[in-house]
Amino acid sequence: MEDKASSSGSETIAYDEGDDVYVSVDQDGARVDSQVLDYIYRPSYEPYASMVLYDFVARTTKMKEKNKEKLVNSTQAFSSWKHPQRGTHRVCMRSKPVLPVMLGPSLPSKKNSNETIDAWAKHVLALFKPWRCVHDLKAGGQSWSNAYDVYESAGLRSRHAKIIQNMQLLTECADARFIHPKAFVAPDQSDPLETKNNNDEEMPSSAQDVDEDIQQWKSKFCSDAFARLEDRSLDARDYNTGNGEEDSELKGLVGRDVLDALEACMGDSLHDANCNVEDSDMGDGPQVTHQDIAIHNAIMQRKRKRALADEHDDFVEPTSSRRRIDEPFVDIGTVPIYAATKSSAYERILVSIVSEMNLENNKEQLEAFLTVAKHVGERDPDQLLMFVSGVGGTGKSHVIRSIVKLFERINRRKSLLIGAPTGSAAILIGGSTLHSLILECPNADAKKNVSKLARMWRGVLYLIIDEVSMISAKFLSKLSEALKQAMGDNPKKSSQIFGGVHVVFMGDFCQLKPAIDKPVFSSEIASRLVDFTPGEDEISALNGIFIWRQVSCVIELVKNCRHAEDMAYAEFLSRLRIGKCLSPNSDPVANTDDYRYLMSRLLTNIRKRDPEELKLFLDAPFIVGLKSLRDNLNAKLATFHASRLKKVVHLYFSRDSVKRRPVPAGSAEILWKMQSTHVRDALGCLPLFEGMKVMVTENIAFDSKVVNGTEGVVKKIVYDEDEAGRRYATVAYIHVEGIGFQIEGLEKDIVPIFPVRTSIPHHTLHTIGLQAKSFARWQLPLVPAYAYTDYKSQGRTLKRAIVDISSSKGQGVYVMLSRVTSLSGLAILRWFPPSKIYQRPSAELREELARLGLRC
Ligand SMILES: Nc1ncnc2c1ncn2[C@@H]1O[C@H](COP(=O)(O)OP(=O)(O)OP(=O)(O)O)[C@@H](O)[C@H]1O
Repeated sequence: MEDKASSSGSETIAYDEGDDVYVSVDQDGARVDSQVLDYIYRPSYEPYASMVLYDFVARTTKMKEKNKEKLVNSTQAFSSWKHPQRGTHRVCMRSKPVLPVMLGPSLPSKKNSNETIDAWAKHVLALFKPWRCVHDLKAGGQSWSNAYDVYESAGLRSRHAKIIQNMQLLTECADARFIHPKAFVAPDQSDPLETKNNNDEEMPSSAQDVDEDIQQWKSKFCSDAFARLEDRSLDARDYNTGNGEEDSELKGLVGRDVLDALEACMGDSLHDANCNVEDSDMGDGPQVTHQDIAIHNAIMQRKRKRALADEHDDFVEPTSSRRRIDEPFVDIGTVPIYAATKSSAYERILVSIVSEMNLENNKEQLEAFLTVAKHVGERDPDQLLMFVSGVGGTGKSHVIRSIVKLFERINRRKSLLIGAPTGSAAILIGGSTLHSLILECPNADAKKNVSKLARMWRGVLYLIIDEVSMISAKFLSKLSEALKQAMGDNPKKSSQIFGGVHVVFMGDFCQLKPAIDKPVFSSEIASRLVDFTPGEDEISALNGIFIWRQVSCVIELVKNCRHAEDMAYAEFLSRLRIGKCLSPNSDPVANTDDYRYLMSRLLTNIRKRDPEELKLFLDAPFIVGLKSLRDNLNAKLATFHASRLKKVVHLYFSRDSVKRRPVPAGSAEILWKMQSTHVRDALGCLPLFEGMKVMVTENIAFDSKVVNGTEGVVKKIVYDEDEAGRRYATVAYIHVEGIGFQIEGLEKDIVPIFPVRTSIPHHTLHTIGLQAKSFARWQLPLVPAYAYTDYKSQGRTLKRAIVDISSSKGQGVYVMLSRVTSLSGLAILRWFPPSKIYQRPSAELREELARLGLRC
């Protein structure tokens, strides 16, 4: 390789016209490019003149210039006519830098020998020192390593020094794995599993195999989402200049256009809102393809046929919201509203609650409230098993609050317990998790403290359970059995389901299902009984299904209070919920297209229409269906918000151990990068800064409302540091709005959060040199809270949200979209296939809704 630009041909560094040229063919003909030639003859004006090769490749591109006259005097023209495109092309800055990828052999190591140090210095200087000919890089007779030393102390920029350091690290890691492969996976000598796993047949046979196995393991279970944020010192400028490498994982997930729109939403690139945006109202990312349209049409055709067949079955507006499975419990319609109770004092209480909670204006809410109130007032001994159903926003939580008020006003608050399957759902209604209400612990073998359970339930007559759709049949059975146990000293009660406690279920089966087990209306288990003998779990699930069928009083709330300000959106949501979204095919007269209606809210389309509107979403949470996307968005957003607050993002590492011993260094670094899905949200490297929004991932203190799903803001972090400068948090002080307590010495509403231990099972740890089936992790139970999953969003009312329909599954689409109060509060992260909104609820769900007499 000869330096053509240098008059001296003795030193060879960079360029041979025969190498490194790219041929591209477009409508203007064929073009031969060489990035090195472009660099050597880069414009003589700033910012190009003093640019190093690495940045030139990352930040600039070449464009054809038709106006020849303009080009002659342009500050972006190539500096010499020796460049073949001096008269046709100009150099310009990319709107977003790219990550230069080095082709060919890897950089030599700086450490191995004098020879390699010289080779290393030559490569590094060529990449990170501005040059046009070899003499710019070193003086004649000077060694490359000396030239590098001089440049390092005089002119090397800290950003470049960091990149060089990372490149060196990469080379060393590759070398180390090659030289010491066995050491890397050396089994623990005292490990009883050693003999078995040290078997040569089971161990990879060569360094390369080991390396490949580890790489495969990493690509399967690890992510760089947070690890790459290490000690980011961020001001807005750093953020804006962009770091292509940081977003590569997110870009892979959502695409460049979406990232651009996101950044525009964060306010940093509104100036180029009109560039890079395709002129299409169908938005960014994968555009609607012919295949999508074909699928969509097929779906609509099937729907049309079904609609014709089902015409007579169509939903008829009920005259009363009440459905009866068995005998009516009470017929509110025939009883004057407050005549159900005799006591005038009690009546007055009811009247005041009805008025305070504005229940008169909502017939169904009133009916639900009075059904419970009448049961309480009459001390009715018959067990109340009632279901209040209602789509998101119809006021189920509102009814719960009204019932709680009733128990408070009659001084019977202790006889009512409120529970929900998740911590965040429980907090929203001022309750507890159902698991904690029955002392159910994660360790299945642990013995239940029955006397404590009995104490907890002594005097409890009513239980309200919210978000019933998330409860599994198996758990419902467990709950009933636990309450029977709790009532053990009362033979009559302990023989009844739920120990005779009156239960009011609230929820919407069209929202999220239990994460793992079958829902309470599952028909699948029963149908499989023909082929197999049920195990303990199936029997328990069948029992749960049977118990659910005992619910005899059903009330459906129909008036949507959350979306009252945008009735068109409310109507769209009711269609979406039952899989009856409209398309031009389904109603050619009205020509309504729900898909197009939603597409108008794509981030890229909002940006194109009105870039200013995007700014309204600056602090809106992201709701997504996948944890990998959640983590990548959180990394990006944490970085951005840190830059807004002029803070530094630091990583706080977990302390990991295997069989009570710290995990050895090589393996620890891999474990720290494990994806959140594989470590139960106990992050190996947790990014934090003061002022950061975080979400608690454990139920820490129910009384103080610090539970899984609670959001707060980091106020202070106390930590230890190891010799490598890694931080390990010992406590984080979090501000949780409105929890209303004060610990001595701390400000109001500040809670200290300490690291907790999470046991993480994993069957292939041996691949990364750990002879165990699980490891233990000590880490703060926190994750960034700029983006969260649909499961964490259920039950929330938000003014604005950015949702990702594309990553949602099943009913998740409906849950996400029904969080906001109007269409204008909604932004959609990226394109999604039409099938996401045209899907119908499953057959078993439709059957259950029909059985209960609910809208379907
Ligand atoms: N009768 C009412 N009068 C005034 N506001 C109401 C009434 N009912 C409900 N709301 C308001 O409407 C909004 C939605 O109600 P709520 O959160 O109770 O709905 P939900 O059915 O529990 O929703 P989700 O299923 O999503 O949890 C809340 O802001 C609530 O205060």
